[in-house]
Amino acid sequence: MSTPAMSILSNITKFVVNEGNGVKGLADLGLDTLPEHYIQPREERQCLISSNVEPEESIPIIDMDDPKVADSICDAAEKWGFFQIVNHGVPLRVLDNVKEATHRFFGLPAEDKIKYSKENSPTNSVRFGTSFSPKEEKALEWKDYLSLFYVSDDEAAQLWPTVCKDEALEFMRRSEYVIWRLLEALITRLNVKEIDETKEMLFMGSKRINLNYYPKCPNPELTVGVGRHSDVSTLTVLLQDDVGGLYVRKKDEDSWIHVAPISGSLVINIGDALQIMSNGRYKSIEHRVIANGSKNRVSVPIFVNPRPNEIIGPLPEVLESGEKPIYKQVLYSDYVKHFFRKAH
Ligand SMILES: COc1cc(/C=C/C(=O)SCCNC(=O)CCNC(=O)[C@H](O)C(C)(C)COP(=O)(O)OP(=O)(O)OC[C@H]2O[C@@H](n3cnc4c(N)ncnc43)[C@H](O)[C@@H]2OP(=O)(O)O)ccc1O
Ligand SMILES: O=C(O)CCC(=O)C(=O)O
Ligand SMILES: [Fe+2]
Repeated sequence: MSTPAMSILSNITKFVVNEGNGVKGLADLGLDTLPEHYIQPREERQCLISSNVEPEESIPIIDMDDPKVADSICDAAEKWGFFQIVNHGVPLRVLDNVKEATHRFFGLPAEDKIKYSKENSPTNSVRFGTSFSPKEEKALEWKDYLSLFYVSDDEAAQLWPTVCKDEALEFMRRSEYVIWRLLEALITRLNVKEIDETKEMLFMGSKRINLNYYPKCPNPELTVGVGRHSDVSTLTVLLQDDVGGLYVRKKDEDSWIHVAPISGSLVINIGDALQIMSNGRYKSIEHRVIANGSKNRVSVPIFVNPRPNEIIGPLPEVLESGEKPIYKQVLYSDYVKHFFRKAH
């Protein structure tokens, strides 16, 4: 006799991707084993092997009220590429609201979420999806997401999903000041004097906010939430909840460090665009998220990016002293398209 769950398992792509149920839909079926489509190659699950994890280590925690904050930010960007900030000025209420809004969006029925899939969305700026690049991946990732590209408040008011737009916009708005402070500190060490209009477009001319949902998983040890990748942003401001599971690669080593959640903090990481513009001084570090066997997890990254039509390359200010460029110039939107068109 065939059950509804058996017929779903016989066509996972239809149920998860095409019908908009996502991995949340699969998790809600109460499966007790992971569908084979999600089984990752052993080497991609390595960070679950304790010999590769450094339990004693943590990425730097930086107090934004500390008088030496600028040096701490630049040192962390050079040595770790990742750090957490506290006393950053984004109110706790704003952080809690956007996490709640994320749960609200993913709690919607599939027929409401599918309206925002690549095929149905009324705009390129709003996209609901699952895994990273399901068409390209040999094994899928245990994550659903809503990706919101910021064009203007008016566009967001009209087109972003009602259940989460105000909270996502408020998080973006209230993070602007800390993003400026971080970038000002980072560029000063690169010999750049100020963020004028041209530099503003180059460093932060576009922003995207993603709402990520990682449902409880029947066999977390066999899959990943997000596979190993580095972000293509200038920098990323990440809000995570208290579940944990984000791991960061230790620079130049094959070991991984857990980013333990700290209530009220934000995780900051340098992205590829800033690694390139700093001629390799600041590091865009690989990271990944494991799946969790007992809890649903949400996270909300704000990707601060160059404007898509910017040409990015090592900054002239960095090369002034005679340093040789180690990266070519590239059109930023080409770089991003390349990133999205292949699996992690
Ligand atoms: C989902 O799991 C993720 C996501 C991430 C994300 C990290 C980041 O977003 S970092 C910041 C990205 N930078 C920008 O958004 C910069 C500004 N945007 C652009 O330059 C453009 O919007 C564009 C992203 C390059 C898209 O340009 P467009 O001309 O519209 O090109 P398309 O042909 O439509 O798209 C190319 C290709 O990418 C896929 N794609 C586009 N947007 C997204 C998205 N938000 N999420 C997922 N995939 C996207 C699109 O479907 C196309 O693929 P095809 O297979 O259809 O060719 C980090 C980690 C994760 O796990
Ligand atoms: O969920 C997380 O903690 C990290 C997500 C991530 O790396 C991304 O969306 O780029
Ligand atoms: Fe990331």
